[in-house]
Amino acid sequence: MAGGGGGAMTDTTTELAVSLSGVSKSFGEKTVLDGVDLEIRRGEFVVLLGPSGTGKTTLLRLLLGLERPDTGEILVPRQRTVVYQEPRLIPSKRVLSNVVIGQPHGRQTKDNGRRALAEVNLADKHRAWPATLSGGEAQRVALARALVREPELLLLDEPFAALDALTRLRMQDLVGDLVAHHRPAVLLVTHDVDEAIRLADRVLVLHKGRFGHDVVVDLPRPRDRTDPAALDYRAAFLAELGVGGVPIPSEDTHDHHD
Ligand SMILES: Nc1ncnc2c1ncn2[C@@H]1O[C@H](COP(=O)(O)OP(=O)(O)OP(=O)(O)O)[C@@H](O)[C@H]1O
Repeated sequence: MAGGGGGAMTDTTTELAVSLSGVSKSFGEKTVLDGVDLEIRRGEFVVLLGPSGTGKTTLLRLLLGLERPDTGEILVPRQRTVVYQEPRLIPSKRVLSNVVIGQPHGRQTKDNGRRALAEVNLADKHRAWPATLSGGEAQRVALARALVREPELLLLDEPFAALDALTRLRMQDLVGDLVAHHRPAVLLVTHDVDEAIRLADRVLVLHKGRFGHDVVVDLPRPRDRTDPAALDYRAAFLAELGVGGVPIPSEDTHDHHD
């Protein structure tokens, strides 16, 4: 574990993959995170929603150990990995080499890499060059590269944002399936409310350096995008993000429109 303040884990927290307490981070005069607390359990899928510039990426960078908090304590597992909006593949390496980059050389590693590629439905692309892949395929390679490390914590920084709408939906479904199978703790950063409802066990909204509502998405899995119950969550999250100006028609107002 990487610790911000050296606190030890106790028996009551062994289920926790991530624990942040009282974490603050400022850049110059600007306070980006203001005493944030966050816990993510093993196997839990947490989505972080928030307007642009509210500190979502800063939070991920703290969890990755790329930034240090000004105050507070951060406990994260050593096995953690991130998928970004861009796949960040090395163009001069074939797909399989990209997947297993940084791993010890050998047959076991190659087998693991091929298995991870099969899991993202790219078994036949192991010898392909990154330049020959579609955007969705390249992002699936990035996902395989993350999964092959069997992370206890998977950080997803708007991983579908650059994809076309249909590919994005397919990728969401794939990530949902893979996470259900591997059960890492997940923190997904997104602006996409529907994506949050599709994938999250719990949604946090970051606003002015603090989390607003901590909403458990209590819908059956696999999630049905057309489930009317999802609309209530949609309205709530959009309102929280300040773009929920359109009320959902209720049963009694319906007749007036007929
Ligand atoms: N290294 C840095 N130095 C100075 N300011 C920074 C630094 N990193 C982030 N900031 C500032 O902190 C604030 C939060 O940035 P951050 O990238 O975490 O937001 P975000 O929620 O991820 O935004 P977006 O959704 O647009 O990616 C911004 O005002 C940004 O300019």
